[in-house]
Amino acid sequence: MRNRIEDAIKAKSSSLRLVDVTKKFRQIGGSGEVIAVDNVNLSIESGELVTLLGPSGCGKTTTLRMVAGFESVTSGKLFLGDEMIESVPPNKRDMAMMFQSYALFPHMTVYNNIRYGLKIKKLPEAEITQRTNQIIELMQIKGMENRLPSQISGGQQQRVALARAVVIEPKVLLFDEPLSNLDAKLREYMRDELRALQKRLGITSLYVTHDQSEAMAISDKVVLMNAGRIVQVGTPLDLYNEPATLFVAEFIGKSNFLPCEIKEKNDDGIESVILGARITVPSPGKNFSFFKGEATAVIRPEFIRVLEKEDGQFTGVVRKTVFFGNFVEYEIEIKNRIIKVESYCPLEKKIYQVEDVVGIAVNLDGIRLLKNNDGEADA
Ligand SMILES: Nc1ncnc2c1ncn2[C@@H]1O[C@H](COP(=O)(O)OP(=O)(O)OP(=O)(O)O)[C@@H](O)[C@H]1O
Repeated sequence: MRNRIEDAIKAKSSSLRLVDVTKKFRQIGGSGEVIAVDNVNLSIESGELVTLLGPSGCGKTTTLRMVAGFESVTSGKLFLGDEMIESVPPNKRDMAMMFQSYALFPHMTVYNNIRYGLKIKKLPEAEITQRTNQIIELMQIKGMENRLPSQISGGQQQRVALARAVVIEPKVLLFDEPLSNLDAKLREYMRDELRALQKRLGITSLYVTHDQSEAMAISDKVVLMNAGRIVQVGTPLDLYNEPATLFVAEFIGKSNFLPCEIKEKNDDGIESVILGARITVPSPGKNFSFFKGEATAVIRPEFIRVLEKEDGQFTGVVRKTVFFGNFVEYEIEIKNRIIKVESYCPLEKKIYQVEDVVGIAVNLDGIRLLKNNDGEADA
């Protein structure tokens, strides 16, 4: 059964828009500037969970901190619904932020930690108690209200931090690497719990992580950043299946990057030569526009099969075999190049060994053709 606070949060949840947002920092001791965030445009619909993902220093945290109001915007605009907020102070933005360190007050009980934000807002005592109790029930923290943060587990602290963030009924929830202090198993569990709660509450969320599998698992949309700029925005599936640049293909999941010569276009697809074999690529990618000449064929390891040597488009020699139970990872040499293959359900098949000469069959639908110089590949 839904309680009042769930409906209140859903009703308040708001869209968020960043328009031409740039942040420059002056370098300490020098006259130069760092462009931490470079002309970012982004729309987050009400109720969506959008993740900023990218390598260290790409501007994720700075973007999040500008949205929160902890960092000023050098230029550009921020909209919360229709309201322009870049000059609104952080405590008036109606947002809540969760940090990796939880930031719970160590000397306060769980109960008082959760009601703290409501007391600051000077809400009537009866409403504070009602909302606190409802969130405690919703987040399943009943029974630990009188403990100090040090007397509960990391996962429980995480839940308390989340309860404290949502009890104020924010319009947007901001997450700064909230799970990075947890061990791998708990991290996965909390990730799923957090996503389930976010969906249930329908609360607009902006989430920062450098962990691509976390981003894929939790997000409606992923924003991949590099050097202060957005490289691609899409659903996790889109980013995985339709990388717009080599940087995206390299950052998200594993790939083989094979040199390729694009010859021509015909009704069946793009005629190309990959590792000396003439191959028609039927679906070179949503982001592909035809060009002739050198390119890179991107192929995920799970789109390649290892077969008896007379089958497939290529012949190769097995250089490494690692058995993981549910799949076998191979490294196979074809024309002086090592390609990676992930072969699933190996128990029903033969496991090839080092020095075996094998056939290689590429699922042609899984080949994507990308430009070599997309300006991002070397970043
Ligand atoms: N207060 C500051 N003064 C000067 N430069 C800064 C400041 N904060 C961030 N930067 C620089 O801005 C760039 C973006 O930093 P930011 O922390 O946003 O990256 P990030 O993607 O969150 O990285 P990480 O994953 O390592 O946290 C970096 O080059 C960083 O060194």
